[in-house]
Amino acid sequence: MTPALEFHAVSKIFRARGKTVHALRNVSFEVSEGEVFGFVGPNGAGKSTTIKVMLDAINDYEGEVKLYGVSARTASARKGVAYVPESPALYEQFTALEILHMALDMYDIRRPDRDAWCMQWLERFSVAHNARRRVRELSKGNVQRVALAHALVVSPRLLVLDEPLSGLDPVGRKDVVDILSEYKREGGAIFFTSHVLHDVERIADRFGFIHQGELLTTRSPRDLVSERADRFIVRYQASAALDGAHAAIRDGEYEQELDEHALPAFLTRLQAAGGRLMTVKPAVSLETVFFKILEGEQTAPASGPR
Ligand SMILES: Nc1ncnc2c1ncn2[C@@H]1O[C@H](COP(=O)(O)OP(=O)(O)OP(=O)(O)O)[C@@H](O)[C@H]1O
Repeated sequence: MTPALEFHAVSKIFRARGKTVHALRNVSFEVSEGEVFGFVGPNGAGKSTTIKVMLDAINDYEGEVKLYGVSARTASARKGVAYVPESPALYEQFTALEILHMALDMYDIRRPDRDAWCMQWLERFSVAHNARRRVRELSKGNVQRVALAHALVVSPRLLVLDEPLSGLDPVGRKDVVDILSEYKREGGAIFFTSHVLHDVERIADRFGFIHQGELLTTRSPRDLVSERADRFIVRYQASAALDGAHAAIRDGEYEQELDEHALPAFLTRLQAAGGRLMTVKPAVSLETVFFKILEGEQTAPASGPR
């Protein structure tokens, strides 16, 4: 199957005021159809440059980029590709509903149920009550929701999202993650950037870690689980801390980090003491793994698995 997105040895240098910045260094990766690929990296890592290259907003780069097998330098390659920037700039004088209509016009999509279809997307992002309000009257979070609805209303085959969850409250983040999961189940591919690792973790099939323009590694959640599987944080309820030394979260609730091998014996003791297990989580977060990768790269700059 042709990948939704391919980067082959892409390098981009910016030259400004006598300074040279290697924004991308020999970056290669692929995103399959129906795959969610999270591109993670700190500020200035090269995430936005990567998006600009794939959308041909930057075209003076080395290497090759393809969208569904067609060079990204060709306008037709972007057919069926929808993009939502971090701070979407929608036409302020238009209403939310008009913004969605514009998307259908731009993609030349004619539907007899045009109004109902657009309203359905506004409803899915919980902004239908704002359908007839102008963009300039909407809050930042609601503009973000309208922008996401504007991207999905055209049924794209690839969705490119720059920090899709920034600016959204917890309910908004959950809504967006649910909608994106559904879009993925229906076969859509997603490339998104993030430095909010918790949210990334929930929807990505794979993560690419970029730092100083270099794609350090790509990892699947399964790889990350195996990297994180040796230590766990156990939270439980009991009348007293089980080993006397566990950290009390609140009255009758405790937390302890345990080695994988110590877990079964701990659970037996907890049951015997009449305690109740609440959660068992890997002790190392994705964020910690990311920093470990960075550290490893800085001490031994050998290339890791791509
Ligand atoms: N137009 C430009 N001219 C000069 N340098 C640029 C330009 N655009 C980006 N850069 C530099 O390229 C590097 C990568 O920038 P990029 O915006 O891709 O990072 P990012 O990962 O998206 O960062 P952030 O998370 O802060 O948005 C940075 O060092 C940035 O300063």
